[in-house]
Amino acid sequence: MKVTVVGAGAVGATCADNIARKELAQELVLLDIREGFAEGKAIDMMQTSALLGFDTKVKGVTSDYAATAGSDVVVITSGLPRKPGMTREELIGTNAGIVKSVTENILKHSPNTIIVVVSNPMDTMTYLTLKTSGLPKNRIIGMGGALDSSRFKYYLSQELGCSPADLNAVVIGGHGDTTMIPLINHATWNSVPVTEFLSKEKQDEIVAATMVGGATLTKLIGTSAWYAPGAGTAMLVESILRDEKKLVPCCVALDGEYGQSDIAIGVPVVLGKNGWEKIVDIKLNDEEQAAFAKSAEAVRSMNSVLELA
Ligand SMILES: NC(=O)C1=CN([C@@H]2O[C@H](COP(=O)(O)OP(=O)(O)OC[C@H]3O[C@@H](n4cnc5c(N)ncnc54)[C@H](O)[C@@H]3O)[C@@H](O)[C@H]2O)C=CC1
Ligand SMILES: O=C([O-])CC(=O)C(=O)O
Repeated sequence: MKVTVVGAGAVGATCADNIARKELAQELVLLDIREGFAEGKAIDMMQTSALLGFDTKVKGVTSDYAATAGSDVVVITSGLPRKPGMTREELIGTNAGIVKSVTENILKHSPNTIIVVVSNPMDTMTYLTLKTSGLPKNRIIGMGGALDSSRFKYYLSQELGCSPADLNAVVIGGHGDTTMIPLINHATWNSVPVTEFLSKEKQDEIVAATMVGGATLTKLIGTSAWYAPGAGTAMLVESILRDEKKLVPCCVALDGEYGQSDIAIGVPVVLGKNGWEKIVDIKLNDEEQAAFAKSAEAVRSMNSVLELA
């Protein structure tokens, strides 16, 4: 298997590091526009292989798309991250141009690849990739829900004093500070609803903390996070390459599901060798359904800014 990660910055390099350590691919190409940057990161990673004992061959290149030829999966992380005080949506002006040109270049050499979009604003960048690539919709997947759900489990585990691995909890909707929807009423601690252990006030606090999880880290670090985003992206790549059929919330094209069409937004999907293979319907109550419709409206208004001609 061959994977390309575009953008050798914080998220791209962390994702590549996770992919290499887990030996998800034989070949891993790291591509960046900054001269020598991806080459340096790739050599640094390869110099951990004797220490960690993995066989994946990591190669760094500067804008050399020929080296990415025949990739089974391409991860797009190229673009600006936000600074404290910014929203993800404010990145659209710069990142739309980057994501569009990267997609076009990738497809010249890997016309049938599966693309995982990470660059923000991720829902709109996924929609852009869908519209510009011409690939079947199942081959375009935005990463957001996996990360947001992991953050949701982190905040729940802190309050419950339990292992995050014992929790089942998902975040659907847009990957934005005000658009994501942590489904607290569906979250369980080894099949027991978490709402049985938490006051309504605590539940609301956890939901609010999850929604601004990315902004909180951006304020602390000075730029946005990378460990969990990199690990979340590698988890998606793993489920695809190993055909694991994991059920993960991802940003995908909806065609009537959840009452929405002509949009890419976060819903639970089964991930396997064909990309996202199935959308799973969660029975939402009226309040959750209304929140999803509102989230879709916000994502759609962001999408309308794109020049898709
Ligand atoms: N979807 C999600 O859950 C998450 C999304 N992100 C987003 O991922 C993106 C990357 O974040 P970081 O890695 O922290 O930023 P970074 O600044 O560390 O890395 C971005 C890299 O992209 C490269 N780049 C820029 N234009 C390029 C082009 N045309 N071709 C190839 N490479 C190019 C830059 O040289 C840089 O090395 C940001 O847009 C950020 O908002 C970050 C975390 C989570
Ligand atoms: O917060 C950001 O801008 C980066 C991101 O999407 C996240 O960490 O969730």
